[in-house]
Amino acid sequence: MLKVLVSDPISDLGIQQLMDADDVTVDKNTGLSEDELVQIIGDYDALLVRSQTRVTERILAAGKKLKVVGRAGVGVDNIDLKAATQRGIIVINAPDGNTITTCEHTFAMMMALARHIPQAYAQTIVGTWDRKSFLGVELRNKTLGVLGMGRIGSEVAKRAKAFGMNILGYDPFLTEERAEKLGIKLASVNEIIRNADFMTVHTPLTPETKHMIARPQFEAMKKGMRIINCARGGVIDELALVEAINEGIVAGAAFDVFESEPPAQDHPFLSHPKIIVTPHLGASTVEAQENVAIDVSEQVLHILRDEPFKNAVNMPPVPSNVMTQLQPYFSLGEKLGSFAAQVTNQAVREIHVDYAGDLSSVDTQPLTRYILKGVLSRHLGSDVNIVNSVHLAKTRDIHLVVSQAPATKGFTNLITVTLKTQSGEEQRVAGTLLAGYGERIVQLNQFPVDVAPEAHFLLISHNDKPGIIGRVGTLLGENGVNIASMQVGRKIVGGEAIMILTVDKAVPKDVLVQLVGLPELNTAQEIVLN
Ligand SMILES: NC(=O)c1ccc[n+]([C@@H]2O[C@H](COP(=O)([O-])OP(=O)(O)OC[C@H]3O[C@@H](n4cnc5c(N)ncnc54)[C@H](O)[C@@H]3O)[C@@H](O)[C@H]2O)c1
Ligand SMILES: O=C(O)[C@H](O)COP(=O)(O)O
Repeated sequence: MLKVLVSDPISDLGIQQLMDADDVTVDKNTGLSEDELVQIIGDYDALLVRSQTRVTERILAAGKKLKVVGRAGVGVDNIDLKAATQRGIIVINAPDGNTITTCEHTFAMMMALARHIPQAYAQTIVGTWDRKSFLGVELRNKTLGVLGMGRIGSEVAKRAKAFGMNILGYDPFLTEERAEKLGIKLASVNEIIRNADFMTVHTPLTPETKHMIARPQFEAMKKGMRIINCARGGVIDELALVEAINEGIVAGAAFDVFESEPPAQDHPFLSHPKIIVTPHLGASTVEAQENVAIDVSEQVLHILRDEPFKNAVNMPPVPSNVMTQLQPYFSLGEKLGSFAAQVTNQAVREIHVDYAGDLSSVDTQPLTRYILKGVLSRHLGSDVNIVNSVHLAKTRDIHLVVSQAPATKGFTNLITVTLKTQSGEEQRVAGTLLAGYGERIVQLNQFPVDVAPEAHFLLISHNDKPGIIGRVGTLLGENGVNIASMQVGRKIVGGEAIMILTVDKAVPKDVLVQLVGLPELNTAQEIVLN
């Protein structure tokens, strides 16, 4: 039975599909400390979190069975991604489910800021009827600067237009064309700082965005700006912001997120009359919480069941049409990698993967990960998976060379895996997917062959002499090893030749020794493809 731990409050309706699955049990245990999680995580195959649980290296190291960490939301800054990747743990998020909700919270904050709603409310409920102190401003005809024009930033820009605002947007990936489509003006950070009346940030927190608005930006800022942060604490330097408000540069700020959450009780934002705050509520609506929980549960279930999945954060994104195209090749790729690794006798230094035919015009990165997994699993065992295979190859100084070419030597698709060792040994295996016939290995070094990659192979090198096939068959038969298929390959009559046999079960070691003792037979090796 697969076990899932939910360690933050996640919508019950959203995780219903996990709870309904026959092969899964779900434990909800929220508010645990790091030590407590380290104690129990070893039992679980999947961990589901929001932003409260800090998924540290210690927790990931203790998660010996952990296959996936699912984040029911966008930001994964509470998860040690590097440690997860090294351990081959997939991290997925739910990037789309809370976009509108967070965009709407941004507007709630912007309007509350423009009209002093929280401050006015606080006065009114204690009996102070103060209509003078809370003179607000309209949004209409004001300039809104949006830093980060991704999902949420773009939705904010769309709605700001309905309020009659002029929008300046900055994002390293924002093109003139897209800006035009959104009806906004592409601007630099400096232009936004100098011209906006309201500024809202919608970037992740990265080394580049940390304190992207700090003292120097406040010094250059248009006087009277109002600032909203519903993205991540730390994008705006909190202390520099308080200074800028006190100096009259900034008219007010609305923050949903803090550099450290929850903020200390004496955090200057909490007592400042011009700063309004919410406790990281951006994604907290019934709809968003259901959406993200449904999305993440669905993908976690796929991962646990070894099915194709999306939204991995520690693997490059692959469009679904590309994934559909590549998926049939994953098993073949892994088998070719494993086959090549098993026939290579020394440490691999270079892995060359050549894609041809149908595979020459697709982004084959995910497939390459399967091939690497096949190669590396020979020595690293089950610790290798498609998440960490590229990383593991790099850490072992294995050089990966991938090429794509339309020519196919007669096959509609062809994958050739060549392993090179430091001493110059080179092993090559090529395979194809034949329509209606499935996977085939079609070349082994210089020998053309045609075998289906089954679980147990016997690879024999011999001299092309009469009688050898019979002797091998007899010896295997006498030892109870049933031959399912046999292929013989040779370059020239009477020369060096190979025999590939698929057999129904593992070949005992002593039978391999007896085989090598046969006349004209040079080597005999078992290849196991799981
Ligand atoms: N307050 C909340 O509860 C809440 C809810 C959802 C999302 N978020 C946060 O909001 C942020 C945005 O979420 P999203 O779903 O729109 O993400 P997104 O990935 O769609 O958009 C982020 C954008 O930031 C841009 N960016 C990166 N570096 C930048 C830089 N230096 N300058 C300008 N732009 C830069 C990226 O190119 C991207 O387009 C994330 O940090 C997310 O964690 C907060
Ligand atoms: O990144 C996110 O999705 C938001 O910050 C929401 O975080 P939460 O799931 O803890 O509300």
